Amino acid sequence: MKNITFYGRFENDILAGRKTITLREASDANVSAGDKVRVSRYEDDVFFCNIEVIAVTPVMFDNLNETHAAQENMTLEQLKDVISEIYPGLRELFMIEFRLI
Ligand SMILES: CC(=O)Nc1cc[nH]c(=O)n1
Repeated sequence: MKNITFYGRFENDILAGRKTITLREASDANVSAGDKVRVSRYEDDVFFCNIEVIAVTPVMFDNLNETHAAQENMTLEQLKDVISEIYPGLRELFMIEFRLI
């Protein structure tokens, strides 16, 4: 099974179903619709759930909108700040939509 990591600060939102997408750079988006993926924390690699990928869609940073923000359980300003911090200067992102399994 493939693995993906999330920062620990996102764990509770994922487990509660409040965060249903993740925005990644291309090298971190090597999953496809239907993949079942093991999820662990980036900081310590502790497993915390499995997800199924619903879709993988390219999205430009400048086209991020309120829907993306809601799917990340953030405001749009928060989302842009978070993505800019994780991927400084990156314009082309990939949105991975997922559900808990
Ligand atoms: C570890 C890591 O890169 N985590 C990320 C990156 C972008 N979005 C996200 O939800 N988690």
